[in-house]
Amino acid sequence: MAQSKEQRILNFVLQNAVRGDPQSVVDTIDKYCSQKEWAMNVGDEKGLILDKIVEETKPSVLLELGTYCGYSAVRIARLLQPNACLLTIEFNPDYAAIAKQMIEFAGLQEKVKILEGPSEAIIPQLKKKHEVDTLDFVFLDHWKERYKPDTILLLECGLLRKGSVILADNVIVPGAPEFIQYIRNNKSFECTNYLAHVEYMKIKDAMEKAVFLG
Ligand SMILES: CCCNc1ncnc2c1ncn2[C@@H]1O[C@H](/C=C/CNC(=O)c2cc(-c3ccc(F)cc3)cc(O)c2O)[C@@H](O)[C@H]1O
Ligand SMILES: [Mg+2]
Repeated sequence: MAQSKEQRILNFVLQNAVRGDPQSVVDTIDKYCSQKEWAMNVGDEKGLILDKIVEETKPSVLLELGTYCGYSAVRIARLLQPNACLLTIEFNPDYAAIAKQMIEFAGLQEKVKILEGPSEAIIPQLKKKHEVDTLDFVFLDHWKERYKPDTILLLECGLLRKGSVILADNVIVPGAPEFIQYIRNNKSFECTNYLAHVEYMKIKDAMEKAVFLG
């Protein structure tokens, strides 16, 4: 059976990165996807913005929607305090399997838990089944038309508290217009836009940070 692009990315990491070194995993994926095959990782430029916001938030309980190959899960988890935990939701089993290997190779399996399934089914289970109280940080990077409904679902499930940070990728390309319209007109959120470019390309993109005011 022909290999998938995602399998090729994982194999390149297994053969070229340093086991247990998350930075080498991040750099190796960026090298492969900028030189050989483009893939929808948040990438190095937007990744630095993600790093800065994670570091200034100092989160203990984090949620990511859209694991894909695990690039941003490794990128985020490499910055976390010892007892902090990133829950990442992925509904494509092939991608989840690749991300699991990527995260284990980086040595971050103690800090990252991959939850397999659709976000709208898993988010309502976070409190009871996954012992979450509230989320300190949420990274939205799954299907762009799901950013708004899943943000509303997080609110309905009581998963946000005063100061919770939501960071959304791709608010220019591919774009998430309904989410932007909703979040910027909702007085319970304070929004900041971070201009950048689509990963590994010269096309303009941006990330949006929305802090929940309670
Ligand atoms: C049931 C659907 C909603 N719930 C969901 N629950 C769990 N996982 C979900 C998911 N939706 C999608 N996913 C997963 O998230 C990932 C999807 C991400 C979608 N991202 C993009 O389309 C994207 C696309 C681009 C892009 C940019 C420029 C361009 F020319 C072409 C593409 C850049 C990005 O940074 C992107 O993030 C996959 O792994 C998918 O399986
Ligand atoms: Mg993205």
